[in-house]
Amino acid sequence: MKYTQRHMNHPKHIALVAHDNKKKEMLAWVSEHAPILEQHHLYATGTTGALLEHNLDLTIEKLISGPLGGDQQVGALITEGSIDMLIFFWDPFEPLPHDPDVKALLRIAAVWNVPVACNQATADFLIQSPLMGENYTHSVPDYEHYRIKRRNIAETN
Ligand SMILES: O=C(CO)COP(=O)(O)O
Repeated sequence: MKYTQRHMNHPKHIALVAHDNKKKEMLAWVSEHAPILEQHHLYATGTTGALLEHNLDLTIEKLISGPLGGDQQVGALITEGSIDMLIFFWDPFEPLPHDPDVKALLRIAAVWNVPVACNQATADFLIQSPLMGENYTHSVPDYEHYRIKRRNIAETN
């Protein structure tokens, strides 16, 4: 079976996010991998999504722009189990007004064991992984012990 056909049979929900200084890099990366990415359901924060749709023949579910809450929207989708992979080219050189949101997104992706690529090399590894073309979903931690602890705290107060 052709590589792209395998992707078609196992579509994943992929979130694409890039800071302004990284948008060119994201556009180049998405363009290079468009034949694969178009087999999947793509989400993006507002400006990243608009840029990709404008330049490439891709359908993207656009969320709010990052500084207006887009990172938090991606985070919310992660907590409800709607995102299989996050490609987040964040800018390591510029402080941003919504840095707390950026940190929160990276944290919640770690909490829910979502595969995350923060640079192009890692994104290459993820997109070329044989797991992309399989019926693979990342395992979700149980956290029951954590819920019990929280319940106990709530009950003793
Ligand atoms: O700021 C972002 C992520 O933190 C990205 O948002 P935009 O895609 O709207 O530029």
